[in-house]
Amino acid sequence: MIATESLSKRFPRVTALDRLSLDIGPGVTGLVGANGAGKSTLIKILLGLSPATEGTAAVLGLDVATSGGAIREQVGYMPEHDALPPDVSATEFVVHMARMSGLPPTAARERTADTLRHVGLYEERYRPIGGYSTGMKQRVKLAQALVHDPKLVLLDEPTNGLDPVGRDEMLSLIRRIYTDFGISVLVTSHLLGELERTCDHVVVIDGGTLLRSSSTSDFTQTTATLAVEVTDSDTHPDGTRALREALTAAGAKLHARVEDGLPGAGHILLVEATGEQTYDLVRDTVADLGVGLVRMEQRRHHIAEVFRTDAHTETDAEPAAREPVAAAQHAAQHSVQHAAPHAVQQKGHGRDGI
Ligand SMILES: Nc1ncnc2c1ncn2[C@@H]1O[C@H](COP(=O)(O)OP(=O)(O)OP(=O)(O)O)[C@@H](O)[C@H]1O
Repeated sequence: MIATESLSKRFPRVTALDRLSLDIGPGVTGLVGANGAGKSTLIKILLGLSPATEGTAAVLGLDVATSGGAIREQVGYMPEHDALPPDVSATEFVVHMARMSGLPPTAARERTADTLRHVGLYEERYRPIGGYSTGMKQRVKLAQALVHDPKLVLLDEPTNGLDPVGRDEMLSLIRRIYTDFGISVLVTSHLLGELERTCDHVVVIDGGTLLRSSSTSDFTQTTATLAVEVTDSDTHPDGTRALREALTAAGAKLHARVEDGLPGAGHILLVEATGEQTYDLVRDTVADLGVGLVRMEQRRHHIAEVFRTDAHTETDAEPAAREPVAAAQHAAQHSVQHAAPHAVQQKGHGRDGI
């Protein structure tokens, strides 16, 4: 669907993409990176809207440098920011966008009705967009990306500004774009966890370079980590330490990395989970020690937090200076293997998870 080879984009002061080589197949692919990682820049190049400085890119086998128009005929685009006209209804706007994509009037109206129904805006379709909530505006943006029945859609931060329920609804809508209609999706986010729930494949970029590209199952298999927090007791005045020693003695693998700047920092053990038995081992060990279990949850990380936390630990462990990009890459490769985003499973009780 998408292939780039040594793709670079340099602005006068910033290198937004740095020799990025990617190969993305059909399905739902997540493009994850912190703010400024280069996600929007990549999308604009793929649409033929912005020229690359170096390297090549092809979308659906078409060269972005020479076939921008043909690419945009077959690809839908949902931009990050909205520039929706407030005084027209969703129907008027989406019909207009369908007409701009070349659909005849009747087909444009029919496709608009179908698409607005699909994104859950059918009831509200005649109200002016200016009165819509953020979630409804995001759905209008999604509808206009889908209305011309593209083969691929590029969605730039579609969950931006949504509350947790809105995010979940948007993510399941995105999933259904592929499962119900066979339209492949490239979706960006700075939240690794939400893309892992939705995507078949995840690509991580930072500073315009590729950190990792792998199937979601590979990702989650290697990233299962349990965060465990316990109370102290009279017998074990340092409950965390007692649990660390008992789990290590029982053969569990604990990560040296500590949590910074989060509730319970310094009291959270990160245990590598090899399956359900790890949950049982932690539960039984906590019970044997007679300390209280505050939380036991599968780890979900904000991608930027992953980089920051590991970069910090690395400084302690490896004082040798690194090039910034190499350090970030090392940190991410290391952390991505250890951070565990997937669905949070809370088996403990007490305080909220992080
Ligand atoms: N037109 C431009 N002129 C100069 N610098 C730019 C331009 N567009 C993007 N950049 C810079 O390129 C880098 C990558 O930006 P980009 O918007 O692609 O990141 P992003 O991953 O999409 O992040 P965000 O989610 O914050 O938009 C940033 O440092 C940004 O400031």
